[in-house]
Amino acid sequence: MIFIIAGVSGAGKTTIGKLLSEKLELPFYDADDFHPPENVAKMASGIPLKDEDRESWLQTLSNNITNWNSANGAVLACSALKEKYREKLQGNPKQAITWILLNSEYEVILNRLSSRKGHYFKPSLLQSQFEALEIPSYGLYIDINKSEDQIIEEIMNKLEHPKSKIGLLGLGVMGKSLTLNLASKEFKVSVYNRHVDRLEVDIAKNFAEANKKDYNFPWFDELKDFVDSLEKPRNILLMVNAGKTVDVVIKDLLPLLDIGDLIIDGGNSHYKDTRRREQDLKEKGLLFMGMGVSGGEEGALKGPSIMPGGSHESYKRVGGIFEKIAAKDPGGKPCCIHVGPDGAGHFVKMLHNGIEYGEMQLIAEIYHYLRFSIGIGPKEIASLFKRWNLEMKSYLLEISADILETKEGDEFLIDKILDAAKQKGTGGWSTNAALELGVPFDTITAAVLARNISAKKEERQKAMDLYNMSSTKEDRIDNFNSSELFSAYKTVSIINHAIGFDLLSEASREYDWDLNLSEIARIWTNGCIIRSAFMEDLIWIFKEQPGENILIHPKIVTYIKSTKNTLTKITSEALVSGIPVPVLSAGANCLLGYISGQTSANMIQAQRDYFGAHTYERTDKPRGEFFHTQWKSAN
Ligand SMILES: NC(=O)C1=CN([C@@H]2O[C@H](COP(=O)(O)OP(=O)(O)OC[C@H]3O[C@@H](n4cnc5c(N)ncnc54)[C@H](OP(=O)(O)O)[C@@H]3O)[C@@H](O)[C@H]2O)C=CC1
Ligand SMILES: O=C(CO)[C@H](O)[C@H](O)COP(=O)(O)O
Repeated sequence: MIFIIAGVSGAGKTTIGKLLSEKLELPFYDADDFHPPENVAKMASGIPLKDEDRESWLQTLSNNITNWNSANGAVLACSALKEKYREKLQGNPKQAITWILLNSEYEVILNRLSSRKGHYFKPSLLQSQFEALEIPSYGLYIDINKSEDQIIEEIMNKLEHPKSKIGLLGLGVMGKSLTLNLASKEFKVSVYNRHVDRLEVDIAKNFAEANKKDYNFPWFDELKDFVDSLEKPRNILLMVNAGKTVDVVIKDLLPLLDIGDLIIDGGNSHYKDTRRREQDLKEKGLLFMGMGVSGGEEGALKGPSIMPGGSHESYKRVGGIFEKIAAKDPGGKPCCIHVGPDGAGHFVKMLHNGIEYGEMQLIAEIYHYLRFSIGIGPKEIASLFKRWNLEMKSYLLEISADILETKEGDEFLIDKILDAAKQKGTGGWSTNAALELGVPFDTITAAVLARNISAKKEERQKAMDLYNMSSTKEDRIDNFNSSELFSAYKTVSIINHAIGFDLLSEASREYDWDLNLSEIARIWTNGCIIRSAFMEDLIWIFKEQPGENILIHPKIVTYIKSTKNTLTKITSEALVSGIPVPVLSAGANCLLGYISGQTSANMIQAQRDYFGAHTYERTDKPRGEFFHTQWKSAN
């Protein structure tokens, strides 16, 4: 076994490495002794080394590591600041290496360096080393702000009694899947679930038991033992219900945590709660990260799309873990980025769900129209959706086709499902955010309101009778043109994405989050519920037109110019045949509103000025000049 003591210069690698080698009775080597003379000269004159300079040095070390490993092992002191250097040292085939990162605050190490004598490293290089340092998500992390004896004691203790890299609190649908995903990537995870007499008993124990063939999960239903089982500084991932539960859990954890510990909220929390929680915990010396996770049970297990917000410090600590368990985009990069500070992660997840609401309702409306206005059966609609999906590659369209093919006995299951949709909040919160930020949000709002009206099942039933509405099918199949319906669907789907990303853009400006829309589209190309071929297009659309509404991209303009009349035609046909299509019509209205140089808002302004002297701008005067008319005396 090779023990590599890593860290920036001044962290004490050589001293600690030598002491550890005595303790473990292994030879000690210092990577600095393997530098070619040119590198030593550069460092002595304060010139930072470039990656090309490190190539041969890392190769020499990697060869030696293989040799030392086939002997008894060794302790090596080596900065190994970046993941790519560590990968090189790891060799091929991978050598058994225990990584021990010595680290602390910049000021602590600067003080140590300033008091050093006779060493060729210049303290001025420390800043660049801190910038280069990519904290590994594996191995041991040792804060060196203590005595040498204490450091060695801590290392030995961690080696003899390995603690978990991360603790997962909340073994529900998502928590279980994420734990298995983390374990499959070789992260040691402690698991905790609350104990509630007679109701919630042995959840963690049973989970560990059920998976003991593959993994050894330290399991707990005592919070203190769970917290004690984690490596310090601790990383605790909450996968509990959003809202009050998160505050309750944080309150219970607080007395058990130490300064520098990190709580990650992976649930669908409201971004304003996340901002508040991060601020509160910061005042207590703790880190907090609001992190969106999408992909449902299967995605969480096999690779979700992950949207962490919060500070750079938090992301530096655990970003590597989440990048490892995330889905991969078509180019092989992880569907996980640090999306932005404070509530940005949960805001982006909220918008993901807003777009999800719009897409779901759109597909549901099209199904309903096809079934009850055109008169096509579930199986045939499923085939049509599958054909459309050769182009769309939409996960939601794919599962809708599966749903329509599912039977219970001789009957289609869809016909046995009550048409009263539930919602947990993210769609409505997105609408509230759009209202607060003053941006159009037609399709997503329409989708939320469609769920609201659906929930009034009994009232709707009564009203249907009062209005003599028929629920019988028409058979208009002979005049049905599926490619027209496809154009309407695709056009509204584009509009639905346009308003979602437009709100992200506005929030980024409002909160100073510097969201990268192209990267957000990229991490939504896989793992998440709204993955589709269009998401892949959005990566380059936002690269070509950063911050612009996608509806003004030339390719989108060309496409929608050719489909907008079809959209209005299909929408009106559906309405005339008595089928509610709130998202289709919201899409049509949103589009017409957006592309109209002249709207009805002049009348609104006149009305406001008439009854409330709210003033108006004039078409024959520059913008920003406001006028009032004494309407009654003007007549
Ligand atoms: N399901 C999904 O597809 C997705 C869900 N999410 C979000 O992830 C989070 C978790 O969702 P999911 O796994 O589906 O939910 P579940 O209902 O399956 O699990 C909730 C977990 O929270 C625990 N919990 C509830 N109340 C408390 C409490 N007072 N104290 C401590 N623990 C508590 C539950 O414990 P117990 O078993 O004892 O009740 C359970 O472990 C939510 O915020 C959800 O919105 C995000 C993406 C997708
Ligand atoms: O976050 C999710 C997917 O990414 C949730 O599964 C989904 O949004 C559920 O929300 P609701 O219950 O409001 O439909």
